[in-house]
Amino acid sequence: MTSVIDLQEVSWRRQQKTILSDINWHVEKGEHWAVLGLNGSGKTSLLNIVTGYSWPTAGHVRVLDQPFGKIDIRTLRKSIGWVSSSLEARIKETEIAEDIVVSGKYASIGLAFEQPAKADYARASYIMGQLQCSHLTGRTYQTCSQGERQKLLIARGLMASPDLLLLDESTSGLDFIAREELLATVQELTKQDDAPTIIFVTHHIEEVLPTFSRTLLLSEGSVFAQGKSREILTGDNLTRFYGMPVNVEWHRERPWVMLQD
Ligand SMILES: Nc1ncnc2c1ncn2[C@@H]1O[C@H](COP(=O)(O)OP(=O)(O)OP(=O)(O)O)[C@@H](O)[C@H]1O
Repeated sequence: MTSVIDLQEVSWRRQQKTILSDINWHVEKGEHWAVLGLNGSGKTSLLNIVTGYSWPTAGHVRVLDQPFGKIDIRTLRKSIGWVSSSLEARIKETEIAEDIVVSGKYASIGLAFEQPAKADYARASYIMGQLQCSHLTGRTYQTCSQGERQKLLIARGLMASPDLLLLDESTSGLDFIAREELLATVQELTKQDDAPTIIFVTHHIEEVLPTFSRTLLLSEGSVFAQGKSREILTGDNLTRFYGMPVNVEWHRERPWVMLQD
């Protein structure tokens, strides 16, 4: 499998409104992408198409080399981890950290109907170690900070060894230090041999980590630009993208955007 996501001329309409328009997007194995766009530009709608929760009005979708329309999407979803604010909201406050991680094996919320084995907890413990959140073992969700919760949810997303991991605004609500810690964890994660392809959705240019060699800029439901992050995230491109004069400076291999004087 070399093609992870392949969207061809995908459009999605709802209530007489075109929300995604003519999207062509190809993600290869070994690439990690950042997806950037303003509020309402269609980022979450795009992820809904990739996970088969929304069906395109036009166009063709293949994910992990599986053509939609000819496959069982529920089976495919077992190979996709998805961390989003809607998942976060569904986790019970009383849930224990390692149970949250283990539940990722079943794509369930809670473990009321599941019977995890010792090996599942061993794997959860290993992943929590990878994400530097082993110290949360035994803690309830309600006692975890926002940054710790995000790490647990990413660990949960990794539990089923997905080929594709979608991180939708994982840094929202984090302070400067917690955000940098989480970003460092994501950067490290992509260095692992068995790392899934990561699609990292964000509003913030400076979160385009060195590992995100490719970037997709979405604007009003259309692809504004896509390709190598270094070529896409230029002052000229972003000035047109935001409709506001900005400069971009690369620092520690990350782009930082500033308003022009
Ligand atoms: N099911 C739906 N029916 C009607 N409109 C929808 C539906 N889902 C999304 N939209 C609209 O599509 C547009 C794109 O929404 P989407 O949530 O994909 O944007 P986004 O880029 O993820 O936004 P944000 O950054 O604010 O989370 C918005 O105008 C939204 O109101």
